[in-house]
Formats: sequence, C-alpha cells, structure tokens
Amino acid sequence: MHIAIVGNIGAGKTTLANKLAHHFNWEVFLEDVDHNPYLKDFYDDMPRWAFHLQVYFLNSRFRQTQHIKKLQSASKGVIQDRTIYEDAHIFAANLHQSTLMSERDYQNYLGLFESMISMVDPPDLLLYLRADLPKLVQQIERRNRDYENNIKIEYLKNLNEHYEHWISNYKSGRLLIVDVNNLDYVHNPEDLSVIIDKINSTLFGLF
Ligand SMILES: Nc1ncnc2c1ncn2[C@@H]1O[C@H](COP(=O)(O)OP(=O)(O)O)[C@@H](O)[C@H]1O
Ligand SMILES: Nc1ncnc2c1ncn2[C@H]1C[C@H](O)[C@@H](COP(=O)(O)O)O1
Repeated sequence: MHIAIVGNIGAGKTTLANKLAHHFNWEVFLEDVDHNPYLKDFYDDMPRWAFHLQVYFLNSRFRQTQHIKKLQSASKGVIQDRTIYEDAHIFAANLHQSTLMSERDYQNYLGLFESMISMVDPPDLLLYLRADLPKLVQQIERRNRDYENNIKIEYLKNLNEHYEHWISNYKSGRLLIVDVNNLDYVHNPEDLSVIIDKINSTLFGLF
C-alpha cells in the first residue's frame, strides 16, 4: 500500500506523514529539504536557480519512487510526503507561467520529466491537504525556516491555483481531499482520527 500526501507549502504534509507512518507502522519517505543544495539560493533568486532546483528535486523524487517501488513489491506499506507529479504540474508549471523559468529551460525540464514518468507508478491513494492562504502562512511562520520567511502571498496563491487545477483533473487512482483549514492534528488526536477514518474508508471500505 502506498499513500502519497500532496499539498501546498506548509499545508501539514510532513507532520501528517509522520503521524500516519506511526499509526499504520509503515515506512515514511520525506522530502529532501535540509540537504537540498539549491533551495536557499532559489528563494533568494528564483529566475537564476529555478531550473537547477527543479532538476535536483526531480532526480531526488525519482530515486524515491524507485525505492518505494521496491518496498511495494515486498508488500511493505509506504507514506510519501509530496510526489514527483507536484514538481512538474505545480512548481515547474508555476515558475514557467510566472516567467521565472524560461521557455527553453521549461521544455528541457518537461522532456526529462516525460522520460522519467513512464517508470513511475501512481500511489494507491493520493491524499490532498487543501489549505487556504491564512492557514498556509500561519503554519509556514510556525515552522520558521529562515529561507521561507520571504515567500510572497502571491506565490502561495498561484501554487494553490495550480493544485486545484491538477487535483480536479487527477485520474490516475484513488483520491481523497481533506480540508485542513479547521483541523489541528498536531494538538487534537480526534482530528487525526477523522483523517485516518477517511483513509480506511477510501482504501479498505471500513466505516
Ligand atoms: N493541521 C495542523 N494544525 C496545526 N498545526 C499544524 C497542522 N499541520 C501542520 N502544522 C504545523 O505547521 C507547521 C508546518 O507543517 P509541515 O507538516 O511542515 O507542512 P508541510 O510539510 O506541508 O510543508 C509545523 O510547525 C506543524 O507542526
Ligand atoms: N519542485 C519544487 N520547486 C520549488 N520548490 C519546491 C519544490 N518542491 C518543494 N519545494 C520547496 C517548498 C518548501 O519551501 C520546501 C519543502 O516543501 P514543504 O511543502 O514545506 O514540505 O521545498
């Protein structure tokens, strides 16, 4: 079983991924953030580092999918924090649309993505955490990563629009949308139970 958690920056993916992995006793795959050699530079100068960052994330995410595939074939459960789909359909598409990535770099990137995606299996369940801008801003501030302090509201808004568009067209497997605006699964165990019940119901027909 493979559950992938998707959603905007600060939506609560990593927190939920760890809690679900603990609950189901499955392996968790997190994003390569702390050792990412481009992320800080990217936030300082997006046009300069957009392509480099996207190629880095794409490769890191692709390796992760191949590792997940091996665990899947050994019948191990996996929770994944963000997917390769979001790199291309959300982040790279948004950078291109916002003219922060050139046409030439975007086409080059897409060629690479297309070559890789045929080797990627979709998750058994895509769990989208839908969060409005105030929730995202509050949680990004709470996390307090220095390089994210200057993220513009406009950037988050554009990403949210890409998420909504992508999710409304997602046809590769089971999809569960959870509105997290009024959920606090950090402090309220009942809020975590609400999500776990929805997952059990979607995946196993329980409840
Ligand atoms: N539903 C929630 N309610 C309250 N706080 C949350 C919730 N989800 C996440 N947080 C807090 O918000 C911050 C960002 O969450 P995180 O899981 O790192 O988001 P993401 O991985 O989606 O970027 C963390 O400090 C986390 O403890
Ligand atoms: N593909 C990406 N392009 C740009 N930025 C990205 C990409 N994937 C992740 N990020 C950024 C967004 C955040 O600042 C960190 C971690 O993501 P998070 O949603 O907080 O887990 O990396």
